[in-house]
Amino acid sequence: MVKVLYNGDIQEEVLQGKKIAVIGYGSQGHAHALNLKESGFDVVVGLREGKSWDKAVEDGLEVTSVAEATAAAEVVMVLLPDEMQPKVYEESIKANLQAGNALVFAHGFNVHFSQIVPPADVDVFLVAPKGPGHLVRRTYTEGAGVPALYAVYQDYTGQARDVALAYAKGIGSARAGVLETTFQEETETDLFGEQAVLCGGATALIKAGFETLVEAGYQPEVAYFECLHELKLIVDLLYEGGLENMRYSISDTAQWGDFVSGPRVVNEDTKARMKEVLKDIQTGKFAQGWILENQTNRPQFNAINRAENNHQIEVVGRELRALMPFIKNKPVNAKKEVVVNGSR
Ligand SMILES: NC(=O)C1=CN([C@@H]2O[C@H](COP(=O)(O)OP(=O)(O)OC[C@H]3O[C@@H](n4cnc5c(N)ncnc54)[C@H](OP(=O)(O)O)[C@@H]3O)[C@@H](O)[C@H]2O)C=CC1
Ligand SMILES: CC[C@](O)(C(C)=O)C(=O)O
Ligand SMILES: [Mg+2]
Ligand SMILES: [Mg+2]
Repeated sequence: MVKVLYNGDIQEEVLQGKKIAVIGYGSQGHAHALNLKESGFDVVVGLREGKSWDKAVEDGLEVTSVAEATAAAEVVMVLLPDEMQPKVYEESIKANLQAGNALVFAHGFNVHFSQIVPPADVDVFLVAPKGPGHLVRRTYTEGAGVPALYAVYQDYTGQARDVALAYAKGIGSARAGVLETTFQEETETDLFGEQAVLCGGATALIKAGFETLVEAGYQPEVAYFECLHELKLIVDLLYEGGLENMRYSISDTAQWGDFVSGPRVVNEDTKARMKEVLKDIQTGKFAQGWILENQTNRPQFNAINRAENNHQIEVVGRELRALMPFIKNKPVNAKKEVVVNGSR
């Protein structure tokens, strides 16, 4: 088995005394900045003026422009949206990197697909948490963590691997496990996972189940609880103990239905489609489409996003969640709506 590293395997001294610039204060940015600061590291956040800037100041962090934060730091973690990174890198980061600095990413997209070409005299590595940023933060405050992958693309100083591991420990990931990969493997598996299973696969499965029930005349509220709400409770059991643990908790009737009907829905045909998705990622076709979509102000992204937000499962879900005060119901989607000339 591959070596998975935990807190006791990692020395953090190599990162102590180095200034870490966290560029961006969104999902991953706020989690990395706050976790690193609370782990005892010296953090500055690099931003443009606006909502995130105000939030980071409110959270007690040192905040400055992207250019100034980069110039002040030895380790520069780029946590801007992938599609924004090349422009901000060219305008504000590149000229402010010094020899021996570390240029760091949480996803290999821009380096792997050559949208950012780092200079030869810096370390380049990634530390990619295998979970949403808000959970990177929440689990850290609970004394736990989200596992992470690390990969070294360029080791100018000879210390890149040690600094990457110390960084992963600083954000809490070594509480859960840190393992080595390459930029190619991280990029391709991450894109595949989010498209075919975690996000695209899961939402398509949920909507198809919901629509099947509603079109057959069942109440939308019943369909919502069955196909979306309960999925979280089932996934919690999978997370805690795998398929066996989930199947231990469900009825034998459900387990038999799982065995005989699951493969009728997700089968060899589905796997063939998954292989097509993976091929488009590996050949760069997906990346090319996403880059073009952003260069043209996201016409398809915005149209699909609007339609998705008005899907009946979302309408009924909003109503039902409002009646469950223990569920945090935040209007988060507005941030995805508009892109004009590459900024949103
Ligand atoms: N989301 C996740 O959980 C995961 C993300 N990743 C990777 O982490 C990286 C960051 O993703 P994510 O956290 O989702 O990003 P977000 O979309 O949450 O990042 C938004 C942040 O970037 C800032 N920003 C956007 N444009 C600019 C700009 N031109 N200049 C300065 N700041 C800007 C925003 O500030 P403002 O308020 O001013 O707009 C905001 O603080 C990506 O590489 C992603 O693939 C990896 C693992 C999981
Ligand atoms: C699953 C989506 C993700 O890859 C993540 C949270 O890990 C992302 O890019 O946001
Ligand atoms: Mg991911
Ligand atoms: Mg991803």
